[in-house]
Amino acid sequence: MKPLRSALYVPADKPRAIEKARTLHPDAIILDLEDAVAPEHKAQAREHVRDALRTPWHVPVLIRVNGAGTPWAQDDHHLAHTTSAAGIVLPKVETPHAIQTLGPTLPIWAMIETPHGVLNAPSIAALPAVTALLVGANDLARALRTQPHPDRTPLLHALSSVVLAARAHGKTPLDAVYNDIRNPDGFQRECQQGRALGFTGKTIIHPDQIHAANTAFGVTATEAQAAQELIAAWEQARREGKSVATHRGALVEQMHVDEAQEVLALWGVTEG
Ligand SMILES: CC(C)(COP(=O)(O)OP(=O)(O)OC[C@H]1O[C@@H](n2cnc3c(N)ncnc32)[C@H](O)[C@@H]1OP(=O)(O)O)[C@@H](O)C(=O)NCCC(=O)NCCSC(=O)C[C@H](O)C(=O)O
Ligand SMILES: [Mg+2]
Repeated sequence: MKPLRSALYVPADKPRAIEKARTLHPDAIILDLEDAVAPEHKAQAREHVRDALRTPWHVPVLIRVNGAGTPWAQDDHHLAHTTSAAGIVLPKVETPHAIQTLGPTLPIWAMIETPHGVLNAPSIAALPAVTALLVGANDLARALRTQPHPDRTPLLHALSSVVLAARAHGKTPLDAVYNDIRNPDGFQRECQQGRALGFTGKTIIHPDQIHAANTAFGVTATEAQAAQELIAAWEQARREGKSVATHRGALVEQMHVDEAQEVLALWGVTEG
């Protein structure tokens, strides 16, 4: 079990940022060739990615390629398939066909950031090559003509649709980036909301967001202890021949035990 609490976008045209990323501890890194890189820097950025992937990394490194129909897409895909990239982050995926035509041989993290993408999220998530769905809230908000809102109310339907599609097919749902990099309180609130909505983790854009995302989507010592106690209460009830248990005044059934075991597994790989 590998946690995916945080996935850091690193602009591929910034060698200093790539170098810095080696010293950081998100759960995954996305070297971005798309929106973070101006057209005149695309070719140079590809060379930086190739150089960066010549030596091993401590976390999976994926490449966000430019979208189909752009002049850069073909070279980006060639790059991804001739380096040690762990996968491809595919922007603005609108249909399963957009992925099937690639004949993917690397894991695909599909970005859902258009109205069609949201509507087709279940069939996109169903593809075997797709291992994660990522929300692109900037593009989505623009396409939907929603207004910014501190609680993301206008985007809630789309956010939950992505979680629903990913979870239905056993894929990882990753929440959108938070643009206001100098607002740690707002970032923490949005992480907590993302976790409450069912996301596994968050895509992030700055080193300062890593710890908060790992904390918000990780397991606290208190949560781990509560999980252990719940399992102990269940085991005691089962020894007594009961089908269900109560713990701290609440009903405990098998699904709560399964959930507690997941919490302990995540605790084990992140803190153990
Ligand atoms: C947002 C930034 C442009 C801010 O950069 P900067 O002003 O340089 O920040 P700092 O001075 O605070 O940086 C401090 C040090 O940290 C390094 N740094 C900064 N960001 C990153 C990063 N993402 N990865 C690795 N290292 C980073 C700086 O180099 C400084 O290092 P040092 O020299 O040692 O002090 C910048 O953070 C940035 O470019 N972020 C990523 C932007 C990006 O990738 N955008 C595209 C992905 S998000 C997206 O597209 C959304 C989606 O598609 C949607 O639709 O929503
Ligand atoms: Mg986008």
